[in-house]
Amino acid sequence: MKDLIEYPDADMMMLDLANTIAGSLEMNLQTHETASLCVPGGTTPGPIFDSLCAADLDWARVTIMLSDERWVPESSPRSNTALLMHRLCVGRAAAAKIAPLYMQTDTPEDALDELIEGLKPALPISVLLLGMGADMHTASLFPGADQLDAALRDDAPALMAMRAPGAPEPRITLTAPVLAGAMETHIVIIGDEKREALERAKHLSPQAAPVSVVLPKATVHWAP
Ligand SMILES: O=C(O)[C@H](O)[C@@H](O)[C@H](O)[C@H](O)COP(=O)(O)O
Repeated sequence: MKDLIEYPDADMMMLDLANTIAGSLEMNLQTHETASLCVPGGTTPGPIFDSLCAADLDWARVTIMLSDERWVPESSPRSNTALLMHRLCVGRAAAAKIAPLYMQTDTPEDALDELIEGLKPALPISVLLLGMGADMHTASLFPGADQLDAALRDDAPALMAMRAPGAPEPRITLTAPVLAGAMETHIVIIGDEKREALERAKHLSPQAAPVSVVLPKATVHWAP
């Protein structure tokens, strides 16, 4: 990995990371007309979003997208889109464009083509924030997932549907080439279990530890 930053506590990490991301977006907007920000769902990033949404940026030039989504409607407590809309795309950040990762179709496969078209103008990702599971998955690239091998290929489409034993519903996920192609990558993890998983991931194949595809370029942010 590029760097590992250890924080004394999670609150401090979330604030600091929100500032880092806002600073990177600002830098990008100084030299480019537009910038893109990709963020994870799950239980970790909410407090980062709470600070980041207030950043003084020209948000109208920023496109925000998720790294992955569970195939559930926005009314579900498991919807990452709902988390994004309620915690990040509010306040100043409400002016940002959104490249959606969900449509109301029965399966993610039915929506793939249209969602990929919507993402393309925002690629490559300017600033990528990812979470990680203790099983070393990131985005919805889970060890043992049905389409993992295809999603790890250099020529994978930007988005793929994914079903995995560790995931209760079908998922849609950015694939390895899109994640690895981001201009700047941050991974946020809390606790000893994930820290140990991260250390293991360094020595494992992407099939066993999918997070390893982004590790070489990633700054990892860790708090106990
Ligand atoms: O939709 C998701 O679940 C995520 O995008 C996923 O990749 C997440 O980042 C990790 O599973 C960590 O999740 P926690 O932050 O909840 O531990």
